[in-house]
Amino acid sequence: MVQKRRAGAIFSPGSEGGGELALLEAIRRRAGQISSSKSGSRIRLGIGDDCALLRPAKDEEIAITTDLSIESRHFRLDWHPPESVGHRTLARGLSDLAAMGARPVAAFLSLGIPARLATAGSDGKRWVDRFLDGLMALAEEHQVPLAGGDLAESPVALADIVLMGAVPRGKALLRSGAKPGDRIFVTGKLGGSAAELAALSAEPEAFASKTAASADSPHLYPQPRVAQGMWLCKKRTASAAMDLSDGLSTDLRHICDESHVAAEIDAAKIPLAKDATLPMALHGGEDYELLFTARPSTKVPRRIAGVAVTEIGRIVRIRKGRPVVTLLTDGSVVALEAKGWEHFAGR
Ligand SMILES: Nc1ncnc2c1ncn2[C@@H]1O[C@H](COP(=O)(O)OP(=O)(O)O)[C@@H](O)[C@H]1O
Ligand SMILES: Cc1ncc(C[n+]2csc(CCOP(=O)(O)OP(=O)(O)O)c2C)c(N)n1
Ligand SMILES: [Mg+2]
Repeated sequence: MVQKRRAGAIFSPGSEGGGELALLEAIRRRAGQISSSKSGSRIRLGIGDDCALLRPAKDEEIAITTDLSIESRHFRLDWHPPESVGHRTLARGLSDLAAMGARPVAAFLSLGIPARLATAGSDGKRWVDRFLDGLMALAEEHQVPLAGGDLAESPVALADIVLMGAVPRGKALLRSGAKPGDRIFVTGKLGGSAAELAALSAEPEAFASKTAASADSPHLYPQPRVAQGMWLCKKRTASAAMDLSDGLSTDLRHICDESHVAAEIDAAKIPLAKDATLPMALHGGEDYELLFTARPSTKVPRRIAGVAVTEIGRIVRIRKGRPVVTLLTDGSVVALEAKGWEHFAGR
């Protein structure tokens, strides 16, 4: 192994012991609290060696996902409380596992931050500790151990999360399973993240005290639908599924493309979150709810693990000259363009 740079060469070691090694030790201590308490852990070796070692069960497949969160793109230091940035970092990965019906097994966090975020501020707290508070609180809730990661000083803050999950062999929920005639459902409500982000950008000070997860904060503290995804998988209810990160208009298009089908959505049936408009629900993104389809004969409950499920439309055959996704609104039929979030699209 290449010799590590001297402690402090990466993070300046302030009075809080902010050097890389001290920070890593702090993370390791906190991570240990979850991994040791997790029963039936698949982790043989977590933080401390060159790799983590995991031992999958014979009858399971491993689901792996990675998501990058970058300052100014996914969060702003002057808008988002650090606890929210930590929570959102992990929530994005957990939401991808939920979309496949996978049970979370382990998380890996690669963190790049400017040195000042690893140094105590005027309130005596370091940004990085508050970030970890938010991330670890959600990790605790889902009993997912932090099994490794990487640390570096960076000109901007960024966090990449890798999530590993387990799903019964051959049973993962895919984007490609939808067929004409299937009904389309969403969990929870849509547009809440975009609505809260709009309020946050208008008055960030009003959100500075939101330092702990709460169900009425869909942007700062989205709740990944892990239990719901696992339920859909276990009961074989969903024919296709994905999570809503970019917005319904863009994400439903992904299901259509992967399944080679088209879709019709009833605007009036879309469950709007508090303060959300229809465009926010269609295109806002970051709701981290599940979008899934089910065969016409499949019974779909109104609630799954405490979260409402709403039927919003149906899968149809692709027809020449017809848009892939159509929106039925006030008796008229319009093409629903994929106007959700797209990187490199000039935002
Ligand atoms: N830089 C990359 N290299 C390889 N695969 C990628 C890269 N970026 C995205 N992908 C893959 O493309 C697919 C779609 O990615 P993305 O839209 O980011 O998914 P999601 O919205 O679920 O996070 C995924 O299978 C993802 O793993
Ligand atoms: C400062 C800031 N501006 C805008 C947004 C809105 N936003 C950023 S990325 C994104 C879409 C989801 O992110 P992406 O990187 O596409 O995640 P993925 O689909 O790959 O999971 C949205 C709605 C935000 N969260 N923060
Ligand atoms: Mg995206």
